Order: sequence, then structure tokens, then C-alpha cells
Amino acid sequence: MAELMTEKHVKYILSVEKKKDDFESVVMEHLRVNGAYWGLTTLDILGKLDAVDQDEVVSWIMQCQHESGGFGGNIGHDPHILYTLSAIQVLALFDKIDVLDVENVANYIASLQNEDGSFSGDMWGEIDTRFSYIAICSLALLHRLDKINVERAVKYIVSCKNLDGGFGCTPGAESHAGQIFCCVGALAITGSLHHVDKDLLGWWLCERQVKSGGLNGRPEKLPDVCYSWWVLSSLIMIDRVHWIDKGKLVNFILDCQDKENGGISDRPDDAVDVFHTYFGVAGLSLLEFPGLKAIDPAYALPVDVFAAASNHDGMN
Ligand SMILES: CN(C(=O)[C@H](Cc1cnc[nH]1)NC(=O)OCc1ccccc1)[C@@H](Cc1ccccc1)C(=O)N[C@@H](Cc1ccc(O)cc1)C(=O)NO
Ligand SMILES: [Zn+2]
Repeated sequence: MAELMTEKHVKYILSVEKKKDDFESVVMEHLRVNGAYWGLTTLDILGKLDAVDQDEVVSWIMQCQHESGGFGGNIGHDPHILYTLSAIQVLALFDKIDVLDVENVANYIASLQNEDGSFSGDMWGEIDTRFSYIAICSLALLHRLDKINVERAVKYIVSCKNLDGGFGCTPGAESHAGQIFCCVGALAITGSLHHVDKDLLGWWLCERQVKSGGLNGRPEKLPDVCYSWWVLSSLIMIDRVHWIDKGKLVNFILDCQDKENGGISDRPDDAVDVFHTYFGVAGLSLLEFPGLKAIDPAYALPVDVFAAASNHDGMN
């Protein structure tokens, strides 16, 4: 079986963390907090989180917090729910949730829930089921789900279910693997998976596997490593992962590695980036690849993060 170039990927992630002005870093400038989550979670799954200076990362992340309680994508950027989850996830990796003013962050997230149960991404009001997942995942990690109307949030997500069993970004929008992950993840965290038709959705999801073994995000699209997460974690949450060929998917991900310089790309021979390196390693973790830490399919964090946090006041 082709091998996972662990040391090369660790070196690649650490090199990206250091660089600030090369093309990828500039393009990802506004997503830097997301980039920190992708890079650090990859290191943790590979068992190398101790390769970074935890205090340096935590103090940088906290500088991205806005007075509203939300986090921006970088220092001085406007707050958005997208970056608030990544910030909470990074702090959870280090078991440092306690550096947060939890009420302040939870109130920011709760303030984004609308009358119909949906969530906006920030004060400008864009509504998307991505934001429902992010709000529910964030508040669950902070043990503050009581701050929102969970029943209405679930009702809104179910209103985005399509006849093909999948979910879109708003009611009536077409099914897309990324949105399906968000809706299934939010339903899983709130104990509401009975709203999902597991055979119908499982069929739509397993149909994402193409002959190369890779998974795509919609019918007729090209396979892409990041769908190894969006599709696979959804299949695991609805207990239908045995409907795909796991071995062929493992080989597709391993074929997307840059064996010389480290990193994983979206498909073989493309340029690598931190985003696809994370979703490739996280996908291999979901496929129980030897030597990797187990990752939770709904929270997208290593399961030992919960063991640590449950030593405090119970994670669920
Ligand atoms: C904003 N974004 C995306 O839109 C990626 C682009 C892509 C990667 N491979 C194919 N396309 N798409 C993506 O994350 O799609 C998954 C998804 C879609 C909708 C809802 C939830 C997940 C990526 C960043 C990126 C941009 C361009 C190239 C690589 C990574 C991204 O930040 N995704 C977020 C989820 C997301 C997705 C779409 C958004 O508009 C915003 C956020 C994430 O995974 N956070 O941990
Ligand atoms: Zn991708």
C-alpha cells in the first residue's frame, strides 16, 4: 500500500505557518484563522501538535477576537461566524477554551439566529445552513446550546432537505456535499438524525465515488480530496460508510500527496495547500488509516479533545 509521508506533511504545515508573504499566505490572509485550524488539527492527527508554540498560537488567535465576541479571519478583520468556530476549535485543540469569555462569544453566536430558526453569518445577514452548523458546533463545544432555540434551528435545517435526500444552503437549493455535511453534522450534534432518510441520502452520497476511488461533491463533478471529508463524515454519521470502497479512497488520497515537498492537493499532480492537506489527513483518519488519531466526524476535532474537556464540566 502506498505510504503516508507523515514527516514531509509536518514540515510542510510548519513551513506554511512560518511564511507570511508568499502567494498562498496572501491569498489565505483573510482565512488565516481557518488556516490555523486546518494546519494545527493536521499536526494533532499526525501526533505532532507539540511542534508548535501553543502560547504563541493562543495569543495570536485571541488578538483576532472582536469586542462583539466574534472572531475575524485575521487580526483587525470584521467578526464572522466562519472564523469564530475555527478559533474555538483551535483553543479546544490545546484544551484552552478557558481563556475565552464564554458568555461573550456564545451571546455573539446566539445574536445571529433569525426568527425562522436560521442563522446569518454576520451582521450583514447572509443566511446559509453552513452557519447553522457552525453555530451549533460552536455552542456545543462551549456547552452553551441553551443560548439558542435548538428546536427552531433543527426545523429550519429540515426545511432545506431535498427530494434526493440531500440538503442545500437554503430551502429549495440544490443538494451539495458540503451543505449535506453541515446539515447532517448539526442534526447529529443535536440528536436529531431521525429527520434524515439514511438509505436515500446514503445512496446519493455513495454515488459520489468515481472509478478512481475519489469522491466528488455533486453528480458529474471531478473527484476532490476535500470531499473525502464532506461526503465520508456524512456517510459515517448516518451509518452507511460501508456503501463505498474505503481501500480505493485511501489510495486516491495517498496519490494526491506531494511525496517530495509534503502537502496534499485536491487531485493528483495539482498544487498542494493546507486546506486539502487537512481534509486528506482527516479523511484518512475517518478511514482508520494506521498511526493516525481518531477524529470526530461531526465536530471535526480529534476525539481525545473531548476526553480532555470532559475532565472539566462534561462535554455534552
Ligand atoms: C471557502 N472555501 C471554499 O469555498 C472551498 C473551495 C474548494 C475547495 N475544494 C473545492 N472547492 N470549498 C469548500 O470548502 O466546500 C465545502 C463546503 C461547501 C459548502 C458548505 C460547506 C462546505 C474553503 C477555503 C478554500 C478556498 C479556495 C480553495 C481552497 C480552500 C473554506 O474555507 N471552506 C470552509 C467551509 C466553507 C465553505 C464555503 C464557504 O463559502 C465558506 C466556508 C471550511 O472548510 N472551513 O473549515
Ligand atoms: Zn477541494
